[in-house]
Amino acid sequence: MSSFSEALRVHGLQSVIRKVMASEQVSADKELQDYHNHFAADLQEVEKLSRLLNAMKRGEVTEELLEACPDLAEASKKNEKLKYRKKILQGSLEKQSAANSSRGINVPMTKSAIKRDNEKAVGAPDDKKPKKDAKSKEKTGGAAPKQARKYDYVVVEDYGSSILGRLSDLFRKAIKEAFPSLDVALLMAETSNPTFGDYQCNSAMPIAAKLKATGVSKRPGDVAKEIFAKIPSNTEFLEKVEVMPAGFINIFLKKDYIKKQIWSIAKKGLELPKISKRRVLVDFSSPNIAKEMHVGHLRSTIIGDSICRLLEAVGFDVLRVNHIGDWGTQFGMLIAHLYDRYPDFETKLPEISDLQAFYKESKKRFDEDEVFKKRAYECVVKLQSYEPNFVKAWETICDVSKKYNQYVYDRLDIKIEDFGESFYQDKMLNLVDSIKKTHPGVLREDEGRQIMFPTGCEVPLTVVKSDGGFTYDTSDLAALNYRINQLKVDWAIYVVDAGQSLHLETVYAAGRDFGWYDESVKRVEHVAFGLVLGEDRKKFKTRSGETVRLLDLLDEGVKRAEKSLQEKGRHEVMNKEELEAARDAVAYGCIKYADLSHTRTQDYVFSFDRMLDDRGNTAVYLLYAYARIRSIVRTSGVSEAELSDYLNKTSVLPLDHPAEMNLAKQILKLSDCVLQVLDSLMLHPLCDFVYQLATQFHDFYNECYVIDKRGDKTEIHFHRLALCDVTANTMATCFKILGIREVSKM
Ligand SMILES: NC(=[NH2+])NCCC[C@H](N)C(=O)O
Repeated sequence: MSSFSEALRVHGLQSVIRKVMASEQVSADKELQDYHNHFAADLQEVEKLSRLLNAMKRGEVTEELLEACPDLAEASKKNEKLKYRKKILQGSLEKQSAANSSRGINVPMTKSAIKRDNEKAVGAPDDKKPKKDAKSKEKTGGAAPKQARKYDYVVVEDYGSSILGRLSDLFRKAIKEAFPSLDVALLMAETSNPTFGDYQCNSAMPIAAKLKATGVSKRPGDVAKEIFAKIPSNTEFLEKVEVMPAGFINIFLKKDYIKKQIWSIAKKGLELPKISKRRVLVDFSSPNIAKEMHVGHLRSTIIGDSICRLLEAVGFDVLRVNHIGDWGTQFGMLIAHLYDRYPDFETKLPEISDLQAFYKESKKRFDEDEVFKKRAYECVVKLQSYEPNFVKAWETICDVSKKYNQYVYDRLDIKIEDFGESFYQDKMLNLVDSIKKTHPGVLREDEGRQIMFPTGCEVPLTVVKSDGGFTYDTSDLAALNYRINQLKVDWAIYVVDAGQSLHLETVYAAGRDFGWYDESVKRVEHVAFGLVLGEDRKKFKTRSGETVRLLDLLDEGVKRAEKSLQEKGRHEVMNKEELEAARDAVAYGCIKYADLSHTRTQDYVFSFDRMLDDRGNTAVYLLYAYARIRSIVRTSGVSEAELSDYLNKTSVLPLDHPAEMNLAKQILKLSDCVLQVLDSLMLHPLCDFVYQLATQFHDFYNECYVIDKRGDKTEIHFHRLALCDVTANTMATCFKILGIREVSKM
């Protein structure tokens, strides 16, 4: 790794790298498209882009790159300042690695830094959050090796209506036939300019480059011709395929194919791609007991739930898991405090309305009162040896906390099952024993603690604390083991904030070291997300600087949604129940959609004003559009039976108007989009899809009469009614995946 990126990493600036890499993806796609559209005129621009990409890949900071990326320029400045600090740190690190070199272990951290990082939640009574720990790890130490993404993990059995899926199969086969010895990734893309067709195959350029590397010189245009020659001329969906001199292959779809597909969806319903059934576990939400869920947990809840919905929709066997922080020495002080404040807790569930305050009070006592502190420690010992009274006290605190969380889940339609850290207590004991037996020497003594350095990791996991207790690291190790070896999951997804990336990657590396899973067979991955910021772009807080209570946040959303419906006069046309349903759908839908429509890995600014704007890319805009389409069908006077009668009598929908055809093509892209989201676990392309669909519908409705009233003559265009129906059903499918409640009246 270059010294530049190393310095960035050491000083916790990975997020900048991530941003740069994210924009690299976009630029890379765009580069190809732009090259095609303007390749003669804009060759210089293309060369510049390519230089920028190469510089990014190499981790080199060129003047040009700094100019193009203000974020990077800023980071580079900071980096200069931090270099000095790094030098000092390095001095002490060198001493440390010398001490460990006899075992071949690379330790880039001071012992005190290690201690600071690992004495945490499951063990420590000192209110250290795992999140903080993970962050400080990132700031002070190195990285865990990332495992390679397995893009072919999801085995698609049936593409549903995915055109890209079918085209990809066709072109993959053609390339294999034309160039049997080459192994190249297929590049297929939608075109934005219809003169170049509907889709494009851009594989000829990388193939030509590969051939060149093996000493064969062939122009991309000629490579493209050879691929073209292997494409069958009589497919049911290809109208025309043309080869551009630069090597791009333009693909035009048969209009009849599209008309037939839409008819089939209208008649039989929408079919999403189907995958081979596999078991996947999604670890999401996962708040900590006695501390209220915060907006970070809200993000995890929303994103995790939507990922589950997507996986369920295509046929996975999904386990929705809440890895709640319900274990550890902090329970000592909470139990001791519960005994004092609510002595009758055993017979009556205490009304602790503000659990956060209860936590703070007990923490204050723990810090200031030595007698209380001693009692708290005794409580932990009694709890961990499962003394009934203490288990009851612990359960009481958990119940109060879970009851609160359940309000949030109910309001947001979230289904999730608890497998908290406490679930792993006996498993942690067994795990440590078995590691010692099967991997002797892996756990090493460090100031009384037992730590391990998984392969390639520079920051250790603390497996046993000096007082014999376990940590957040231990419970995550036990959870990973349990998930893979007991629950037999094929895919484990951890929806956790990006700050915990190092912690999770280190745990995964340990799992691979222990031989729990083979990366080519199972996929274990951290689905990271950025922070929630306030409109001032600082950490999201109340005006008085407190953590925002999620229930207050949801209430505020409901209040604002109600106001906006009132302002539109909806109360005059809807009854009370309809109004309430619309209000809740808008409020919760907007909060979810605002989160999901942003690039997951980036920070996002929480703004009620923006998320409730009915003219933008928001849930409220979509919900209005959806209700409008449903009402067109409802008020047409055509019954379901009449419509299905019409569909039975035909086998294509005559979608001859360009606006009809555009809308139809967009509908058919849903399956492609679902496959894309399945691969990246980024939900925003699905939001973009449904938004685009709503705007295409708008264009269609502006240009085409569904019900044509001229004088006293009324003509009903049945195929357009069917198209309305298909559009609304497609939107409803997206809403379902995004967790947005649909309402047919708004
Ligand atoms: N397996 C996991 N570590 N899941 C995420 C747990 C999140 C943790 N309870 C927190 O609030 O930060």
